[in-house]
Amino acid sequence: MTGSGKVATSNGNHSNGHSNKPADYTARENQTDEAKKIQCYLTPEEFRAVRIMQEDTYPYEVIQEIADFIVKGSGMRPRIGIICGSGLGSLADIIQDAKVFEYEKIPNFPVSTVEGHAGKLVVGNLEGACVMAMQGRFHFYEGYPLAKCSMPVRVMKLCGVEYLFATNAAGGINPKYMVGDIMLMHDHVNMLGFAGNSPLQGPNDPRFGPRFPALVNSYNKDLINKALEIGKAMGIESNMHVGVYSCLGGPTYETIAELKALRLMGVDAVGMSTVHEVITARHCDMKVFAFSLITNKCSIEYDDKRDQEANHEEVMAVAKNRQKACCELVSRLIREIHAMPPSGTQAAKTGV
Ligand SMILES: O=P(O)(O)O[C@H]1O[C@H](CO)[C@@H](O)[C@H]1O
Ligand code: HPA
Repeated sequence: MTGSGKVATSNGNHSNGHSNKPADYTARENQTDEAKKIQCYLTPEEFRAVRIMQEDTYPYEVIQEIADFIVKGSGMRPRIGIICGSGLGSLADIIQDAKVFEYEKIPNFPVSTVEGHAGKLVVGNLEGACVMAMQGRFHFYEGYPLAKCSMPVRVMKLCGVEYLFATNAAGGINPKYMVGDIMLMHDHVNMLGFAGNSPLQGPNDPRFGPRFPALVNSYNKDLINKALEIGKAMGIESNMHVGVYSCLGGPTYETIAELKALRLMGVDAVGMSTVHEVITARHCDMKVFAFSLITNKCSIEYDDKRDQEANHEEVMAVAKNRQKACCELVSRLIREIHAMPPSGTQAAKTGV
């Protein structure tokens, strides 16, 4: 596309066919050599933007630009990042003094395509802490490479975020889990990783983290314990579990044979997100807290007589029903974190 929205053909003609060069060509003499070679009439800025959209990984500088855009635009430097799962967008609605950025208006940001993911970035205050929340995440099945799905986590990091709160809607495989329960994630099985996919694939930029990051203890134990205490205080401890999440590529829900295999591997809840975000967050040394809202029970028996087919409408409806409890859990935990000194200080070294 040219800046005027017209498509340049391979011989340099515009698709209107009348001229060899677009009328505004003189304004575009400043092209990169690469752009000239393919007779493309994009300005250097447009050319760069198209390249970024096509690339799997975002250069550090581009992520820095996005972070600067958010910090300058909001006038805030968030300490906690929240990713809202399907139907859990209300986690961002409780943020006060909010500055809202639509994904389409953030330079070089992908757009949300899934129902229940509004596509907004909300920066503001929650329980006294400065937070930024993604009302809409990116999934592999939307067609985005994993690095792009979790690129916003790096944006969070460069905005100043220390803690990532990742939430999701998930199917319960553990037979003890009921619809509406909350599972605090203490580990994951990365099925996309088993298949050779990682958000860290490609050249490693050491400004984010090491080439070979360790993932044991990815889920902060102190935060899990605090969340359990909060669950007790809220009177929902019998609906709370600590378990293992697995992410599959989706968008299909799992077959019974797949669910049986996951259960054998020790998986308690299954979804199509979160793991790549956690990997990206741990790579750049963020502290991670994550939970799954169990929106459906996964049948792992062929002769199960219940009508157990998962569907997104049910997922959204359950999330809506349980949003109050999820919001309260997140708010209370953030209040506790806010009461702690920022990491890096002497006192913080002994805490989470
Ligand atoms: O993981 P989140 O984004 O909460 O969404 C979950 O819900 C959708 C399926 O209903 C899938 O996208 C699955 O991953
Ligand atoms: N499987 C995968 N993803 C999901 C499910 C499920 O059963 N429920 C909500 N997200």
